[in-house]
Amino acid sequence: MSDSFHEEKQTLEQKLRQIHSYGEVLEEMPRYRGDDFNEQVLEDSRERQRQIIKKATQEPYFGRLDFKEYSQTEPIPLYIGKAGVHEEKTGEVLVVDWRAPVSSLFYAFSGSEEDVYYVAPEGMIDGTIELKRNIMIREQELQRVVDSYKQGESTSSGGDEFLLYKLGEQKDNRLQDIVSTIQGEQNEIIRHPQNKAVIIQGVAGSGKTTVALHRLAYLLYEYREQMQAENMIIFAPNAMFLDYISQVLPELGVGHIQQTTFNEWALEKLNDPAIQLANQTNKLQNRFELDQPSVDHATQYKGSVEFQTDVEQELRHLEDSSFPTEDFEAWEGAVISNETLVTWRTIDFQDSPFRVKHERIKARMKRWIEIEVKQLFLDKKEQEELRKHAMANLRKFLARIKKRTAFQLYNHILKSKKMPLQDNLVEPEDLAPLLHIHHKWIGLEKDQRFDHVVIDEAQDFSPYQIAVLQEQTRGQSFTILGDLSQGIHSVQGIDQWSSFEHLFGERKTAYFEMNKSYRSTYEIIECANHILKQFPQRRVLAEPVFRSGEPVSIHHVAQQNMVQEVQNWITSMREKGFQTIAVIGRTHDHCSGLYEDLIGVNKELTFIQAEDDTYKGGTSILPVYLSKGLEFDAVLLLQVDEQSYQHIPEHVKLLYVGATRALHRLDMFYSKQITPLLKDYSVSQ
Ligand SMILES: Nc1ncnc2c1ncn2[C@@H]1O[C@H](COP(=O)(O)OP(=O)(O)OP(=O)(O)O)[C@@H](O)[C@H]1O
Repeated sequence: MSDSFHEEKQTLEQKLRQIHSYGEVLEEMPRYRGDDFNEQVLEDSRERQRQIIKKATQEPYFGRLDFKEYSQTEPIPLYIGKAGVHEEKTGEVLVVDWRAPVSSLFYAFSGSEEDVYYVAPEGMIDGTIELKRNIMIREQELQRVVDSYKQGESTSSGGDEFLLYKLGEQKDNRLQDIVSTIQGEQNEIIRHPQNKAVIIQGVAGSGKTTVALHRLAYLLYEYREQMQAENMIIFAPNAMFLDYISQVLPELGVGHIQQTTFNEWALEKLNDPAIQLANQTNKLQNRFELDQPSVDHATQYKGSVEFQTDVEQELRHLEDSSFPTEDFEAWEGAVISNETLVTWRTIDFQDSPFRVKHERIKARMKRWIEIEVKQLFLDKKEQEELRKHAMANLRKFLARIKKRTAFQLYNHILKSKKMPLQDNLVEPEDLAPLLHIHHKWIGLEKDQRFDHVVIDEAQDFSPYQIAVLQEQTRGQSFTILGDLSQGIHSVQGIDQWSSFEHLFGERKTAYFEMNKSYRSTYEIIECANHILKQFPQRRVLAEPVFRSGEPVSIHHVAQQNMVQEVQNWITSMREKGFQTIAVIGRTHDHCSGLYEDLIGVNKELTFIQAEDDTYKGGTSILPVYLSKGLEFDAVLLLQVDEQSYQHIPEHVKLLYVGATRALHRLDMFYSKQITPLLKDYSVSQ
């Protein structure tokens, strides 16, 4: 047993004893159930501590940092964990929260800096680091101690050894937290201030999704007075992906953040049974059939800022034509001119939505009638008669204002542009304009605004969608992440991030690039980069973390042997002990046929389809376009033939997505001619 292991074992035993006895004190305290608000707040805080202690007694911390402040003579060893624990009575800090300012040093320190500092609430604190140590604890047992930096020793690995060890682990069916190995560049993004739109372009496997989830946990910690989990939302591409990432936030002690898809959220907001979304499953399948995808100009236009401007203009016309164009006559000689009414509407209440304008104009007209009636010095009865008469005229006048739903208005706009909906069904690209019209016409409750919005796979979002979300979010607080090289839904998405930057403005945007890929082995990234180089436009290649694995293999398999060969491959991957195994085909129909052929001998196989909302892990078969965002220990890519993956940008992106799903092992089969995208790549027969 090394000295450091021995030392940490003793520290762990002592800390566990302290945590345990603090936990006992908390458990013994009577629970407060009364009405006193202050007591309730204290009880909530104690309950949170009880939950933290429960977790901390298993794996209290993962790192140690010996930091010597310049104002002190001795370094203080700080133990960093998923949640901070301190003794209430003595105030002794047993574990420092990973989100605390000082913990930033643990992630940012590379081993070469002499002076370091962090910004605490009381100001800048500077000093030196004497030790940075990774500590792995499982169920109260110390498993591993790795010093990534020790002052005066030149063998420091800067954390790589521990990172590689973590990356080499097998994955189950859920994305996991990375608190113990957050890298410097990731730390910077996670801790970026809340009041800007953070846009992250990251290569496949660079940790974008993971970083965004950790950022949410950080924001809730750092801005706990201003942000609430209930007012944060994550937009992800589909329900299965949401299921796949569902473990990370609870593991970081964060709950109650809304998680949804844009379509689901928009339909709920619109809350109009007349608005029905066309079935997307067939559309998706057809779009990714083998033929070259056609450019859909209507979809692109509907997602653009130009369309947003056109809709606004149309809405102004519609509003003008919705109000009566005559004067209002309460009784003979008592008139509000139409000119006045137009001034109220277009100047006094110009920023209000149509429905609010309507209400405010009505209220002002009523007040005007009241004043006019009073000025006539009539007796009470006459006043009452006149008021009644005027109100009846007002009702008639206001009844002429046309009331229309967002959907009716949108249909009107589309017809005027000669692009009506088919069968009165809406497509995903219609939802942003519909919401926009809804906001302009009905309005938005102020308290419904988001404190922070995360958009994953944002390259598939349109500028119009982002603009609609912007209206709903306080202080431009966004985390927008994606990869242009994986933009396989380019009919609706963007091909450069500047499309979003323009919406927020340069000063309100922070742009980051993440080019290191943590997911896959060196060999897999080399192969994925080879595919990406076939892209006609220059794309940023992924930098592999140096984790070597088995070479990528590409085999010719005759069609008649395909089912048997796929089965053999699955068996051999299981024998090697891989937990998550994926056979990735090119189209839905191909995968469906193969699944039918295999399920007889392979009862554990899951066929992943567009409408699925859970990801079970184990062995899966799925079309490549549904694999985006997921990862598997071993991947077999099928049909890497010239027919299936042609030399066009859409197919380059699809094959790149497929190849980058693999963590440890990647194999490919083709049955006729190999795709030109892999032609020059060395092929093992
Ligand atoms: N600092 C890190 N330490 C350990 N593992 C990491 C780190 N960063 C990323 N990973 C791992 O890399 C894998 C990829 O992460 P993630 O899915 O968040 O990447 P991504 O950029 O969203 O990928 P893609 O765009 O391909 O979907 C995950 O298994 C994640 O746990």
